[in-house]
Amino acid sequence: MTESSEPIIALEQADIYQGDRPVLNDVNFEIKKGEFVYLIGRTGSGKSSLLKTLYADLWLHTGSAKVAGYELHHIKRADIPFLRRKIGIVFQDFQLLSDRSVEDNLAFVLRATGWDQQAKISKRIAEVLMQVGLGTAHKRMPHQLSGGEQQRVVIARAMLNEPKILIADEPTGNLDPEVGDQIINVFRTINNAGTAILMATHNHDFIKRFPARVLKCENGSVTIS
Ligand SMILES: Nc1ncnc2c1ncn2[C@@H]1O[C@H](COP(=O)(O)OP(=O)(O)OP(=O)(O)O)[C@@H](O)[C@H]1O
Repeated sequence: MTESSEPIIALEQADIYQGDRPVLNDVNFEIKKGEFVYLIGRTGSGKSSLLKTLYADLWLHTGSAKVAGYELHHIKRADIPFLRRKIGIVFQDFQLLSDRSVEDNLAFVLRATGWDQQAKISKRIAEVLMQVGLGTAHKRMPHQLSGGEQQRVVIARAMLNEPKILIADEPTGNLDPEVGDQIINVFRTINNAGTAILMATHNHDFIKRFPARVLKCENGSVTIS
C-alpha cells in the first residue's frame, strides 16, 4: 500500500481499557486522509478513553491500532512524542500557558519540537494564526482573549507541526453555541485544506448541519454509520 492511500488511523479488534476495566471491546474502524469523523456517545460511554488510546495516553492491551504510521501495540515510550507531533490534539479545556503571549505560547511548542530558526518560527506562527482567523493576536495574553479565541489558539497550536489528523475531545463543550459554531467552522476550514479531523462531540446539531461519518460508542462497542 502506498503511503498516500494508507489510512491515518486503523484499528482492528482493539480493546480499550481504563486500568483493568474494559471500556470498549472489539473496536474496528479506519480514518482516511482528509476525512472528517464525529465520535458520539453518552457520558461515560468511552469516547475520551478511545481518543486517549489513539494518542498513546492509554495503553492498547489487545488488538492492533496503527496511527499516523505508528503501531500502538508495539510503540516504544520514546516514540510517543513523535506520534503526538503527527496528530494535533485539542481538548475541551484550553491549556495555554497563562504567563506568556499567544506568539510565545506557539513559539514554545515549536522550539520544544526542534525548530530553531526564528524567521521560520515567526512565519509558521503567522500561518497557523491566519488559519484559525486570529491573524492579529500575536501579542495578546491568554487572559485578554475570549474562550472562543483561546480555543482557536489551541487549535493553531495543534496545527503547528502540520499534523495529518486533529483529534479533538469536546472542543466546543465549554463554549456558547454561537462561539461553538465559529469553532466548528475553523475545524471545517482546516479539514477542507486536507487535514483529517476526529471530533468527539455531544452536539448533534453539528452532525445535522455538517454531515460526516459518525462513530458511536454504546454498550461497550463502537458502531459506524
Ligand atoms: N482515569 C480513569 N480511571 C478509571 N476509570 C476511568 C477514568 N476515566 C474514565 N474512566 C471510566 O471509563 C469509562 C469511559 O469514560 P470516558 O471518559 O472514556 O467516557 P466519555 O464517553 O468520554 O464520557 P464524557 O462524554 O463524559 O467525556 C467510564 O465508565 C469512566 O468512569
